[in-house]
Amino acid sequence: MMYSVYSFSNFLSVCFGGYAIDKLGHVFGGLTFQSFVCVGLSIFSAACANKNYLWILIGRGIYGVGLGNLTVCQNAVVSHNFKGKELALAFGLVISFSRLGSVLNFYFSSDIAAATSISFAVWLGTAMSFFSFLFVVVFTLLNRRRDRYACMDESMDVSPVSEVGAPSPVKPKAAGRKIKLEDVKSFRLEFWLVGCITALFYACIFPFVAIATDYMQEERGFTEDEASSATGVIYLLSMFFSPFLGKLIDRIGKRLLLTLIAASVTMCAHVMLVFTPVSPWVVVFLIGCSYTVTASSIWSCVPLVVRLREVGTALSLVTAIQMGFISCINAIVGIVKEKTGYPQVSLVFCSIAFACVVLTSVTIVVDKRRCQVLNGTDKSGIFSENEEKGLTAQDEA
Ligand SMILES: NCCCC[C@H](N)C(=O)NCC(=O)O
Repeated sequence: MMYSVYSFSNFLSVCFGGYAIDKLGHVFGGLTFQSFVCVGLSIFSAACANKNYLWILIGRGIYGVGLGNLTVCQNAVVSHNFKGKELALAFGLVISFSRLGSVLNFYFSSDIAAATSISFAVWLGTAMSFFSFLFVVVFTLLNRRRDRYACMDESMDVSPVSEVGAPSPVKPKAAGRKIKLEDVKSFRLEFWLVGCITALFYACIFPFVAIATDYMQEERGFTEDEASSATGVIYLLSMFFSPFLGKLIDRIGKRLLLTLIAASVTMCAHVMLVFTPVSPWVVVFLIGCSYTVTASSIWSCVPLVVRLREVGTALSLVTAIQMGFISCINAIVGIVKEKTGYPQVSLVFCSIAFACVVLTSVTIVVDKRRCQVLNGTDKSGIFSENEEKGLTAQDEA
């Protein structure tokens, strides 16, 4: 129930959060959504200490609103600062830090709770969210300083300088318009395909992680510690290797090809786990490698197929599709496990991975025929500099 409240509020709020971030800015997004995280966790921790179930759920709901949008805001900031540069490396670093949190949680939370109390452990998590607030404040100050310098340049009538050092032909006052809600209708086919691939791939990972510990204990004779260590390998690999994969992807492109290979390996790994005597350690290693490869490639596809002014909205739509689909798969996995057993659960994961393989193959063909940016090495994306800024021929004149 607690997870459902979190994922439902997360899903609902990300449908609108990215649009608000594009309209009102990253500083607004960072401060607002980090505040939601801190307030939600504080309510949750106080309610845990007082064993008040209603307020526990309210706290989880507020936390869900904050966390989903905070991730979108982080990725939008990365897109704005790294599009045309080392985008996949930057996404890889963000994923690496996110997974550091998951790994700490996986390996230490229950020990901390056992050594102290559950209440202490949840307050410790809350304290860490206030610590992250400090980083949002630092980000706000850095952003203000950058805006001040940009204003000074503008008042001195200095044209913005492009990456190669040549003055940009675009005058600052004409530099782009904000997103409008109707712009979503003009999102390209490639964007929607990337969104669906993300949902399909992640549906083979997060719901699997949620049940893997139980499976290994109930069906493979692992102790609780062994089972959670084995499951944690998936996130451990991603924590260490996502930045390296990102660096490689920035160099070679091939984002869709890598996703296709990763989805195929994931499909085989799910079959191996339940239908062959292969050790679960091998399976989690394969799934961890696939997850690392896909997470570093697929998120960096999004900014390449939308304009920068709409990237928050685009990322939040992908997150909404992803989280909505994952919630459905979590429910289906729960029912299938209850009614039949783990082999059938594994077939659910295999079917989703197969659908991901098919859709990624289709997207490779679409990309090849239409724009060649998702599998290519061009880092600037589909839109030209003026299209990015939404300038018309009149503006340019
Ligand atoms: N429990 C983690 C939720 C993270 C959701 C987020 N939308 C996401 O998928 N981020 C990328 C990742 O690989 O974690």
